[in-house]
Amino acid sequence: MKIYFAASISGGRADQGLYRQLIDFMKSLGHQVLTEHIGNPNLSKDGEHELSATEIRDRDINWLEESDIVVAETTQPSLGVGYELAYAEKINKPVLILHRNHERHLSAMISGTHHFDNINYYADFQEARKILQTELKS
Ligand SMILES: O=c1[nH]c(=O)n([C@H]2C[C@H](O)[C@@H](COP(=O)(O)O)O2)cc1CO
Repeated sequence: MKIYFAASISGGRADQGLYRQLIDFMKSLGHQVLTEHIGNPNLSKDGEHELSATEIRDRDINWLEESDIVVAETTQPSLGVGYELAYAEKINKPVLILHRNHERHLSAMISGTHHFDNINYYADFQEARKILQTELKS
């Protein structure tokens, strides 16, 4: 499957290592991750410098539209991820959400949206791995 992985950039990069592990794991399952740059350790919260904001937004929306599913890690609050999730809802794109237990409350605008009916609370990478393995089977 083509996966649009969404996770924080300007919202903070504390989980960058985890993003990379999740991306690598999804690739090891045979999927294509369109947004691999999100796991890049050299990408700071200032975002990508080579592209204008409009170029980033338009590229990402094209990727989101061509993807089979959006996988979002939502623990670090991010305006961009919120925007991407709302866009996915509008175009009826399947969404899988990963959110770490107890660390931060998930916004009601996400947990209260019917379209987001696949929200997975997890403790650590090993648990997230099992969720992805089960959920990304087809
Ligand atoms: O440089 C970027 N490149 C990029 O692809 N994004 C997209 C992908 C992420 O899923 C999301 C992160 O949003 P934010 O930067 O508001 O945390 O936005 C966001 C930025 C910076 O805002």
